[in-house]
Amino acid sequence: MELQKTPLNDCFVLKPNVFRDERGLFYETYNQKVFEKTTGLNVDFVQDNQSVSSKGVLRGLHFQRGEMAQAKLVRVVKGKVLDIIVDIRKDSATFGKSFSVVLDDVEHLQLFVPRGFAHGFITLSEQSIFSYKCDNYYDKASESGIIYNDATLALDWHLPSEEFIISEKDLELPNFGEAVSHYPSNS
Ligand SMILES: Cc1cn([C@H]2C[C@H](O)[C@@H](COP(=O)(O)OP(=O)(O)O[C@H]3O[C@H](C)C(=O)[C@H](O)[C@H]3O)O2)c(=O)[nH]c1=O
Repeated sequence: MELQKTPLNDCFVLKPNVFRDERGLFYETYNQKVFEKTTGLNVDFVQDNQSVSSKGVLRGLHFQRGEMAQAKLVRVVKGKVLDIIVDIRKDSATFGKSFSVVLDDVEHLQLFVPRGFAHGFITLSEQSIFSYKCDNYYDKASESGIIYNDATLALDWHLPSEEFIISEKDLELPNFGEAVSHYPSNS
């Protein structure tokens, strides 16, 4: 497994060893010993999630506040997505900065998103199957997020906005300033 640093502190892309042969391919989607050796981190993932989305579905940007903040290790099982994260740790040198990466079922890249980041993705292929590990449990009461078209962040989602499919819940998310004003700086 190869680690690729990103411009955001503590966040990185992982490129797994993919074994291809005439049958298809095999790779270890997660190996705790390899993850710890490659990243130097000891993360206790406790919950695996999976979502299926059609083209244009934009999920996010989401995070859980305070003690229920989640680190995530995200990947695409099928299809192609543009994954975007925003550093909302007020004491971080990259506070307010965003990073985007294409995750797909060809390169099989994974993205490690530490606690203290807002996360979202848009599906670029006809369908995506998105799978990710979390180091904290889902807690509805702690859920928050940032509206996808926040003017401060000015995120590029790579598709025309007319193609976006966004939940009512996500259309009501606060802007960046409001979202981080309620976010403790120590997460
Ligand atoms: C996240 C989650 C949701 N749910 C239930 C709650 C809803 O009834 C239903 C759909 O939830 P939601 O619309 O929040 O799903 P997403 O929009 O994919 O949310 C996720 O999208 C972005 C990209 C993330 O990074 C987060 O992990 C997560 O917020 O699943 C659960 O039961 N457990 C969970 O962990």
